[in-house]
Amino acid sequence: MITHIITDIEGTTSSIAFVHTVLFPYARKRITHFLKAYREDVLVAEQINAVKLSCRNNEMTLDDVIAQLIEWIDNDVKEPSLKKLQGLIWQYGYEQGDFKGHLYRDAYQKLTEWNAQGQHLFVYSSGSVQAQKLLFKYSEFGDLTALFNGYFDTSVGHKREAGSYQNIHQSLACPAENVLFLSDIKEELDAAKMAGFNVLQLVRDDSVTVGAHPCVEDFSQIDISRICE
Ligand SMILES: CSCCC(=O)C(=O)COP(=O)(O)O
Ligand SMILES: [Mg+2]
Repeated sequence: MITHIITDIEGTTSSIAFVHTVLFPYARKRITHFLKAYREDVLVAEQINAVKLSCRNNEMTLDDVIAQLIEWIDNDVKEPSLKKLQGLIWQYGYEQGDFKGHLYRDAYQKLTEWNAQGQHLFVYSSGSVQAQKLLFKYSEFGDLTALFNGYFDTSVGHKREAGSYQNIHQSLACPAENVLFLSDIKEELDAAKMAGFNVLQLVRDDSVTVGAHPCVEDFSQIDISRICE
């Protein structure tokens, strides 16, 4: 019986286009000014140091760090320091009303239904926990943060590694067989399956590489009473 549901964001609850044509360019356009203006801020300074650490180069200037971050943005590298900085920049955008968090209606409706049924709902995304909370707080359907019991980002590990799902499992008080993980990426589902979770692939369009797991076109097709190990 499924009691805990963990969902990915990009390509699962929300469109890939929103992340790649709204969020990423918004942060890319502002990251240089943001780092120059806030380099002394504790949170920002921590991420600047994390970039240097990741590049194993303590001699990097601020311009070097910015160039590295822009390269990571352009290549969609899921580097935790970049993800934290993007979240800080997006906060401004959401608060100013420059954009709202995109969510498919079917995802909104099913997450609301599962919450009302007492399911424990979680998010696992490469975006920072702060960025995840912002997307759901400022969603097109209003503030949805109350739907979720918790959020996981790459501080538990990368999404294509089974160990990350084992780490998540340790913080959930339930057997792995009671957990369902939803994602559009087959490698993430492979990893979650190895950790003992049930998995379902969201195949919303032709761009998705279909794996060997059960799949649905959208959340309206998910019937958790029919999912069992
Ligand atoms: C938290 S919204 C921004 C998502 C993001 O930055 C990203 O890299 C997408 O990662 P996901 O694991 O949701 O595919
Ligand atoms: Mg995804």
